[in-house]
This record gives sequence, C-alpha cells and structure tokens, in this order.
Amino acid sequence: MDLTSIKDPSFLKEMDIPELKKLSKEIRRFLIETLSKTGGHIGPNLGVVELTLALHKCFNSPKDKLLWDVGHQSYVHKILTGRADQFDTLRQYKGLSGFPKRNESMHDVWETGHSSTSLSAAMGMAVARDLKGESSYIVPVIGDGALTGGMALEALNHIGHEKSDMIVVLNDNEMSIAPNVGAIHNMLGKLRTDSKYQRAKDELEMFLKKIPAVGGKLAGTAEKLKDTLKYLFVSGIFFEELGFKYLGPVDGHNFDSLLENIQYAKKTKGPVLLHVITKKGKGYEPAEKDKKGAWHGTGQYKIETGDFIKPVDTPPAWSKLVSDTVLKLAKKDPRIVAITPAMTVGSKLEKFQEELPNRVYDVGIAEQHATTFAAGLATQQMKPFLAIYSTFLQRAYDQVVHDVCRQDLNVFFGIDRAGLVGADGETHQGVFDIAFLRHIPNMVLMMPKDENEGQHMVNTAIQYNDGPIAMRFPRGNGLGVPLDDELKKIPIGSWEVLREGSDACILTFGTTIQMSLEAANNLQKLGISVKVVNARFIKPMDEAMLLSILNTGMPILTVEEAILQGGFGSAVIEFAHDHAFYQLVIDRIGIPDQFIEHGSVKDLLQEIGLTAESIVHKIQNILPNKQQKRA
Ligand SMILES: Cc1ncc(C[n+]2csc(CCOP(=O)(O)OP(=O)(O)O)c2C)c(N)n1
Ligand SMILES: CC(=O)[C@@H](O)[C@H](O)COP(=O)(O)O
Ligand SMILES: [Mg+2]
Repeated sequence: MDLTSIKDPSFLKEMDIPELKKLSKEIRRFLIETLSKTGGHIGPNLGVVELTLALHKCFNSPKDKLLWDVGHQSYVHKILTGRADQFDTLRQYKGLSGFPKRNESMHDVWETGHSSTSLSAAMGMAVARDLKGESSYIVPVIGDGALTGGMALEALNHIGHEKSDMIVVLNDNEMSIAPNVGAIHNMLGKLRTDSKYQRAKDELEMFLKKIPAVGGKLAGTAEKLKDTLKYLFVSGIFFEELGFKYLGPVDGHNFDSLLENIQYAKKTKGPVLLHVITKKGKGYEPAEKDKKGAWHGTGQYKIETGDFIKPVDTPPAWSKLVSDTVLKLAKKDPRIVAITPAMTVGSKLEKFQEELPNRVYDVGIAEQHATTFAAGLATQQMKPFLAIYSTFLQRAYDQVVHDVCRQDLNVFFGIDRAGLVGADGETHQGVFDIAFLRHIPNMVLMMPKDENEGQHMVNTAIQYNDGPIAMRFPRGNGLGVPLDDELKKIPIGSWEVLREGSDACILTFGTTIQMSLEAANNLQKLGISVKVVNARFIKPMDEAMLLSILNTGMPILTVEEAILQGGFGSAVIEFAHDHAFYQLVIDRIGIPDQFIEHGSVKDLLQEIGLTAESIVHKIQNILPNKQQKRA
C-alpha cells in the first residue's frame, strides 16, 4: 500500500486482520527507512504500530478523541491521518513535528511533548462531553514511563472519583527512555506476568456463565468471589480500587486480542484501564534489543548494521562533561548524590550509575519529587546534584521556590538543554529558565562560555555551601577547548572581559559569546570598538563591573539565547534604572515573545535574528549619531 495515499483512517474499518498485519509490515518498513534518514523516536513508534492501527479501526477520530502521551509515539497516528508524505521533513525547520500538533491535523486533539498530561486533558474532554450531552469516546494512550509522572496519578485519582466514561490505554513496554523504574513499574510487572490470574478469572467467568440466572444474592456472591480472586492474584487491583475497570494484560501486537479487548472496553461504563503489553523497537532488531535507551530517539543510522551516523570528531557532549566532572568530585566527596528524573541517558549518568550505583537516583518522570527529594537530602548536609533539562525543570517551579530557595538549601541544579534544542521544538526549547529562576531569592544562576569554564563551574557549585546554585548549559557538544587538569573555583558573581572596547559594550554568556565576538571583530573593521563581557553569572551579576560600564556612558547590548521577558537583559535594565542611569541606551537581543518551533538550531537562530549579523546591526543602531555616520 502507498502510505502517502492515506488521507484518513476510515479505510481501516473495512480491513480484516490479515490485511492489518500486512499494513503493519508496510508501516514498520516505512518507519525504519524514513527515520534512518531523518532521525527521530524510532523505538517508541515501532512498538505501537498494531496498537495504533487497532485504535483507529475501532474508534472514529477525531469525533472520538485519541491522545498520545508522551506524544513521541504518534508517528503511526500521523501516517494514518494523512501525513506520510511529510515524513521526509520530520522534526526539521517548517517540517512535520515529532509530536501531535493541532495545527497539523484535526486528528491531533491534544498537543504533548512533556510527559503525563494526557489523562488530565482527557478528563477535561470527558467532562465537556458530558456537560454538553455529547457522545464520544475519550481514549488517552499513555506509556508506562509517562504513568510514573505525578500529573498522571493526580488525574487517575480524579477520573476514578468522577467515574467518567473513558478508555485509558496503558502502553506498557517496560521502558521509559531507559528501562522504566519505580514501584508502579514493578506493580505493572506483576500484571504482565500474572497469566494465572487471567486464566483463573476466565475459568470463573465461564463457570458463572453456566449458573442459570438467579436472584441478586448468588450473582452478588459470585461478583465478590471474582473480586476476591483479584485480590488473591493480582496487584493490578490498584486500578480497580481507583475506580477503573482493569482489562489486561493484552498482547499489543496481536490484533485478535487488541480488537476484542477494545470492543469490550467500548461497551464498559465508567473509566476503563486497558493494559497493553508492547515491545519497544518491535520489528527492527537493533531497536528491539536495546536495553539502554539508545534507540529511544536517534539521529541517522545505517539500516543494515544499526550503526548510528555521527558527525566525525564530535567534541565531548556538554552533559557528559558535567556528569563526569560531578562523578570525579563524588569519588572524593561522599556528600554528593546525583538525581535524574528519568533522563539517565540524556544526562549521561550511566558512568556515574556504574561506578557509584548507590549515589545516583533515577526517580522516574517526577521532576517535582526529584527537586524536593534533593532538598530533603540537602537538609542532612548531603550535596545533591539534580541533573535536569531546562524545559523539564519548568514542572518543578514551586519546589524550587518553596522547598529549595526559601529554605536556602545547598542544591546544585545542572540545567541541561538550556537554550534552543532544535528538533524537539516548542515543548522542549530550554529558553525560560533564566526568567523563572532569576527572581527567586537565594538562587545563584550561571552559564559557562566553554567546557573548560564549565568544569570549573561544576567544581564551584559543588564547593558552594551558601544555598542553591544552578549552572545552565546547552544541548550537544562544546567548542572542543582543552580542559585544565586542575579544577578551580570561580568567584561567585564575577564577570570576565573578553575583549576591550570604548564605543559600545556587549554583555553576553554561554552560546552567544562566539557570535558576539564575531560581531565585535566585524565592527572593528568599521572603526567601531566594542567591549565584550562574559556575563557568566546571571545572578548575582558583577555589580562592580556593571557600574563601571554604566559610568562610561557607552551604549550596551545584551545578548542571550533565552526569552527576553524577565531575562538577563531585563536584569541589566532594572539595575541601570535602580541606579539612576535613566538616559543610558541599553538594548537587548534574545528570544522574542513567542514559542519557537522545531528545526535546526542554526535555522531557528537565523529566524529569530540571533546572529553575528544582527548584533552588528543592533550596535550600529544604538551608537550615538556621530558614530553611526562613520559606521
Ligand atoms: C515532563 C517530562 N519529563 C521527561 C521527559 C523526557 N521523556 C520523553 S519520553 C520519556 C520516556 C517515556 O516513557 P513511556 O511513556 O513509557 O514511552 P515509551 O518511550 O516507552 O513509548 C521521557 C522520560 C518528558 N518528555 N517530559
Ligand atoms: C520525547 C522526549 O521528551 C525525549 O525523548 C527528548 O526528545 C530527549 O531529548 P534529547 O534528545 O535532547 O535528550
Ligand atoms: Mg514505555
């Protein structure tokens, strides 16, 4: 079948199981071939081919609402809803998003990217349906990893209480990005293997069916017997006690089993939890065998060998540099404990896990818990290092304020993926952390210019015992600068002059330093001398140096790969105003007031105007007139 000819999933209604199986094969081949060129979340999507086909066969999207959580497993859904012909643009600038997007299709009823939101949204849709007297099925598909997210449990609590009609499909492949963790995961494990319960339940139901219809007493006893059986055999009672009808475990690659159980779920009143067992990476051996999360999300790869195609001589990735430096310090300092909310692989903590297994904690997709867990450790004089992506730290804002900063606790936040991340798009851009951290009392926030300064900042953070401290660093690789052998401490709140100049001053840090230096060099050729400062502490700022710059009266341009509102530039303007520099020209370049979609970081920076060229123009525009003429 030509998948690009599919316009909507209605054709599935007429398909029998042999045809569905054939289509599964074609979709798998399409995914493996296409993603070998584009990269993307191949493992998760290979695991949900049959499940997605079965759901679209049994329900009428978009009248029936299919939600995808975490959303990275929605490629098959996108193929079946008329977007196969766009997959060569997957996760590329102005191309197909890697997550559900409402402006892409009416079948994308809920946008995801951050985990564990689907059940809450589904509950909203269910209540709206009921209040409007409409009839439709609400079907959130949530992964076993996403189920460990606190929001999911909050939603289960509410759904079970309201007893709203809803079919929650739990896609259980025993994996988060790496193997899933936690007590809920273990409980699911019992369910996965409890065939004896399944058989006993089936036999009991067969027996009950043989009893002639009798008054409520015997039937009621039989029902109690069935419930007792559940207590005896299966800890999945967790869902039943929450008010869900538990169905499963169901083989998520077997159409007979899937279709029978989905049809049964459709006839069941109230909330249903359909527990589906799938295999992540199904149908492509390298991905199927992956136990470390390497095939969760990939770049390009060679189909025949499963080898990843990496750019040559890639310098050390920032995450590896930071985690390896913490590990080095942890070997000498027993206070240090590393924490990750389900991102062991992304935060490069595998080596830490191997060498100090009892000093690294993967808490599951639980950023709020991770943050307050770190706070609790810090109250006992431990030194917690919380490795967390900027975008996912958003989920723990109150814990940062209420638990860590208010109590002034020694937590070290390693804020990874700070700045534009590229292909994951607007749900993952790490551009808000400066704005949501800068205003919290007691917080220290810094960003290194390169890996060498980065390792020294990690050391500075670990040695810092005066409260919370955060170091933000970008996704991907560093500049490839040599690393000092000895780790140093950087004075808190100290900036560094990178280039002297007297006509204008650029204040910048991290990933926008290089473009600022390039702009200054280009302006030099025009006779304009520009000072460039590494404003590596966003909070506290180097007030002495800033005052000295303000006193020169030269115009200032701040440059940051972060949201402008409430960002670093705002801090400089506030400081200037608070110190009565009312006449001074201070301008800013950064992320404008919009969500930045997916694409290469280079393309996104160009679109935003965060480039050396735009810095040159900005400087020329803020110079006093006499100099502008010269430029
Ligand atoms: C709030 C949040 N934290 C972390 C992540 C990173 N993340 C993306 S997918 C994933 C694992 C999801 O596991 P599961 O839901 O089981 O889906 P699977 O990949 O196994 O299909 C994680 C941790 C995220 N997207 N959102
Ligand atoms: C879907 C999801 O949220 C993660 O898989 C995320 O895409 C990982 O991002 P990195 O590739 O930057 O580790
Ligand atoms: Mg999973």
